Amino acid sequence: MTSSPDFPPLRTERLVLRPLRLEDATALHRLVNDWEVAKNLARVRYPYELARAEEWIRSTWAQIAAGEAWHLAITGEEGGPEGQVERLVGCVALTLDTDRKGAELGYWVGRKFWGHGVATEAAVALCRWALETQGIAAIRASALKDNVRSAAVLQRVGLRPAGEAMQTFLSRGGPMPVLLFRAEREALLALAATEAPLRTEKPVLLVAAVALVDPDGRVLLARRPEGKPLAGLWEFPGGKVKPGESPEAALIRELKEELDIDVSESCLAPFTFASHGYDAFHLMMPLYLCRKWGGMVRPVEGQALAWVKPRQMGGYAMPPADKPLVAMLQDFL
Ligand SMILES: Nc1nc2c([nH]c(=O)n2[C@H]2C[C@H](O)[C@@H](COP(=O)(O)OP(=O)(O)OP(=O)(O)O)O2)c(=O)[nH]1
Repeated sequence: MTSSPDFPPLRTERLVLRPLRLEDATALHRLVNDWEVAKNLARVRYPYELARAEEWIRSTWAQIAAGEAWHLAITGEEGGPEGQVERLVGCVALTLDTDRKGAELGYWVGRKFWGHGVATEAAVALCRWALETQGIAAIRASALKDNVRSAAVLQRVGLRPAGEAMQTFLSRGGPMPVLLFRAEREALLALAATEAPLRTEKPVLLVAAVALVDPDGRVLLARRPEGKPLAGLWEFPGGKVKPGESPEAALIRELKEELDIDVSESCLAPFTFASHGYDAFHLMMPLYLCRKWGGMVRPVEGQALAWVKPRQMGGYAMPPADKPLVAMLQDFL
């Protein structure tokens, strides 16, 4: 195969699991050519040469196409100067037994991403996908006897101790004692039923925005700066709601950061909301009305600002999600 196979990415709360790409080779090599990672892997040589990464990535495509094994990149998004950037975090894999009745689970996570539950989140998603689509009867895995962290991950995934064995570790150059883990299909499905369903559709992005209305009935629009998605379009001030934050608190924070004004929660009146499917996410954006704030509006981030009568908003190019909001403001104000 010459290109990455067609496999719809699996999405979890924080991660996207997708087939590896040749462009992943450098990041993959950097993460796995680390003794602390490689020493726990049975099928990885150490040192691990960069040339092996590309060769291996191609082999994973053939296996996915044949429906024999799914080695997927675990990726996450990280904020950077150019907006959200995809980062390779590790890999997760399920390999079918030759009789296709069972499958073996494997994974590794780059050292700097340890301690955040990434392996568990990725392994749960892949196992659940395989149970739903491949009709397998059981999943098993092994972990080096002294790899306490991995044993804990396997237990969280729902696998249970199933004895001990010796297994050849390429990274160690010989056989090593391992703990075996296993779970039947029914046990894993029962566990899955008690948890949130696996999401394969787009993630929902919660953004809070406000129509600041001045005494003349004009509404403040801000121009999205260069370098951000939808750059150059005029929008209602606001921004993403962070985990654990209420939309009102997010808005109060964003208005201070972007416009240097102080707004109290009691002055934010819920008005309407936008619900719009962009390519990469589904935007859910409550829009508040606010007529009272402290301080003078100032473009802290150098963004262009405009006070606009709702009737004149048609002259300002806005994100597609905002169109119905403009119509409602025109009716209301
Ligand atoms: N603030 C705001 N965002 C909007 C509007 N319409 C619309 O589609 N959006 C979208 C654009 C972005 O994808 C998302 C807002 O994200 P953002 O990148 O501005 O959020 P933020 O201020 O937290 O920015 P950052 O820290 O990630 O750079 O919502 C709108 O009227 N106001």
